Amino acid sequence: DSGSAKTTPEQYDIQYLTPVEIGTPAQTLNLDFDSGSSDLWVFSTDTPSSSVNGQTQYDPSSSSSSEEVSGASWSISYGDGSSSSGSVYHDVVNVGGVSFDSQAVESASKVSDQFAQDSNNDGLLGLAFSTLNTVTPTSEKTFFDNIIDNLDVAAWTADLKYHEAGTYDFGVIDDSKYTGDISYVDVDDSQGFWSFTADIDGTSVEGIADTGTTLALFPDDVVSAYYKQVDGAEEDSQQGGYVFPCDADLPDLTFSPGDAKITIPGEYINYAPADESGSTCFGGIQSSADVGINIYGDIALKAAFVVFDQTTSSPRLGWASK
Ligand SMILES: O=C([C@@H]1CCCNC1)N1CCCCC1
Repeated sequence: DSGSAKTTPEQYDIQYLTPVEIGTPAQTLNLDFDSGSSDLWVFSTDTPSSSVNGQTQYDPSSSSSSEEVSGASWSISYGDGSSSSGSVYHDVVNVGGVSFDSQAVESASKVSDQFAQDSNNDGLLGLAFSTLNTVTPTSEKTFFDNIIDNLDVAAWTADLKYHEAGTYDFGVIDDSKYTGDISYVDVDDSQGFWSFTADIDGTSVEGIADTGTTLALFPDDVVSAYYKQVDGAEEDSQQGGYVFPCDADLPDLTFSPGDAKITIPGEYINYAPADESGSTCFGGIQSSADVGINIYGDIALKAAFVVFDQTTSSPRLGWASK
């Protein structure tokens, strides 16, 4: 098997949403593919109406292939303070043509306000390691772990783009999507994340590849050295991080996982206006000091073609320019 799904960015590339077919007949929900967590959860007919604000709801009672998992529940809290919880069904899930007939579909009976207000996001599809799955008393596998044995190549790839649609592929490495060679680096999956090390301007930065995090969060020494090059840049705790004049000329930032050299164009680092005036802008690279972990989020990932590889006994990440 192999398949490909188009993923579309919301404004400012804050998140990328990918259509996923669930159930029989298919119900299409737009999910946030998240390599930083391991639950597939959805807005559903179990979600209180007061928390539903435009989202598409999975209706297990309308799916002839849904089976409720007796006694199972889930509850997840994300590093940004958001959370959700609920019950569990098994149902058919199809992503870009790759299908698994009894995927755990976690139905939300509670969502935090950040999710309630995010009307285009119908849920998350976790792609970190299944050790992080929150279903109890019996944990469930991620979609990737469920389909991996059926894939032509035991890998999935992320080709996120700046202000335009990209693709998530499963079971195929599409050589038309990158230039040069793919450089593979080892992954430490001991904490359940796709954790790897890259060099950034002479500093070795261990962090996680997280498609579900908008920005790139790096050690303060790296970040302050970067913004020292930008006239008028300052760290403003009121605004939540480094800001600068929107007309600033931002330098590129290169990170090197193994032999790869991935250059994030300065344009990507001029993330978005910090206020309504539009004169002060918020940086796409921010300090990880308050998070406790470095995160190669979308600002970094969209500069590369990334292979989340389990073709060998130990997981790897492949990096290529494009
Ligand atoms: O909750 C998260 C992120 C939030 C955004 C979406 N991806 C998962 N974590 C990643 C960093 C370590 C703590 C857990």
